[in-house]
Amino acid sequence: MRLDDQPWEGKYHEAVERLSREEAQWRDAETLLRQLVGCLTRAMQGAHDQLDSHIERLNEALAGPLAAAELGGVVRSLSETIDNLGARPYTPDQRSIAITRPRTEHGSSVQSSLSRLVDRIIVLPKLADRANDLRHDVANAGDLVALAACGDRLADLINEQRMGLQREIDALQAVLRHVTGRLDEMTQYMARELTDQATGETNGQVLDASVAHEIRVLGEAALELDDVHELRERVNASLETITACFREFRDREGARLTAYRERAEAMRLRIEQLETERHTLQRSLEREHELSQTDTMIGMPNRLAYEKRVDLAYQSWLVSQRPLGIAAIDIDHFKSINDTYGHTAGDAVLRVIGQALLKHVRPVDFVARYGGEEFIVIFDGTEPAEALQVCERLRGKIQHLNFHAARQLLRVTASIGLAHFQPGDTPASVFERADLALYTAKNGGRNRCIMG
Ligand SMILES: Nc1nc2c(ncn2[C@@H]2O[C@H](COP(=O)(O)OP(=O)(O)OP(=O)(O)O)[C@@H](O)[C@H]2O)c(=O)[nH]1
Repeated sequence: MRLDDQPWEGKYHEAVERLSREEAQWRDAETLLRQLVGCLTRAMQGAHDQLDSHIERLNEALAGPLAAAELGGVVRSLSETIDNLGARPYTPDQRSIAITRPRTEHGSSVQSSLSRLVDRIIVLPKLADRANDLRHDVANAGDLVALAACGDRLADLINEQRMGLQREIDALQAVLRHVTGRLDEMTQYMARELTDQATGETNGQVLDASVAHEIRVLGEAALELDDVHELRERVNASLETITACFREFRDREGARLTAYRERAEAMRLRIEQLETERHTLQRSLEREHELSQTDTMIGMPNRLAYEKRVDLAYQSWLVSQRPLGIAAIDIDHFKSINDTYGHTAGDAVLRVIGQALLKHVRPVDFVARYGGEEFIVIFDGTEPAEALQVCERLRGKIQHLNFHAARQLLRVTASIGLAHFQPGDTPASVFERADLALYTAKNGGRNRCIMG
């Protein structure tokens, strides 16, 4: 469904839901980060006597709820100690070599966990460049000190993301309060108009009663009085009373009408203002919605967009049982492209491949960047054999793309795992099968498609 077609309240709720979902993802990321720091500290434990006490304090600080000020102090004193150790000349009996020597086994597992963590998180669009730089720096980190610094930056990024999300939630709540305030105003306006209408009716009734009274008095006088002059005076007096009643009624109604017009005009302006605000909010929600589901580096749908899309496809598959498949596409030996030609070249390769996939999938298929060097395609309504043919075609297109790096022609290949929904499946179970098929393709020599 296009965003335009949804009622405005629906968009608001969708935005709140999205924020809550992202907040939950960040909570997961925070948990992973805690585990990662635990990993890092285990790797560093025993590296140097001076470090052990700091590591202990860090672990204690991480065991409870995160207090940024306390944690900041611990991290600073740990960094200073590491800097001091790094500045000292190396002596063979110093165990500090464990910190600065080339990557240890622990180190590489920390690096790959950190790498996976950075790949998994979906950041707010404005933090995308920072996340990208961090991904590169994690991949290039040569030792545990550099990895620890990346861990610090990831923690900062997560904090900023959480604050950014909180800001968005606050802004949405402020809008909701504002709209509720306006609705209250309208309700009060309607109540006032109803009271006013009742006042108008009472005024009319008072006039009716006064006129009826005068006519009755006049009728009685006509029966009682024989003198024509006296009768004429009574008639004149009654007419004056009735005229005064009408004048009074007209004045009261005139004032009521003027006040009503002023209120109606003020309300019209309020409604106009509210409409303008609604438009502005709608545009910004639509933009946020689009950005939150776009991989800005490549300019294609991201994992969040995939998750929403596959969920919709899954819901309709449950009803229709039309064939539905998922293909996981992973670039082969991508790390060595980064290592040999640099991350900027790696980014360019990802962009070209992403664009090629967008260009060559059929209009009925949906393609997204799942994360890192992995893409994903949803085949909705396509039989497995036909989807496999499309995968083969995509694999061929990637293989024949020409890349030029360091004045050399570079060929890139990709492996693809395909799986279709079967009774009892969920998007997660099918993704798992596609991923398994992808690893079979990798183990089988890469540059191939395997059906899971
Ligand atoms: N340049 C660049 N590199 C990225 C990006 N995202 C992930 N990577 C890197 O992609 C690499 C993936 O490496 P691996 O998971 O070891 O996989 P591989 O080298 O492709 O090997 P196989 O998948 O087994 O063929 C890691 O070095 C990541 O840092 C990105 O946005 N830009």
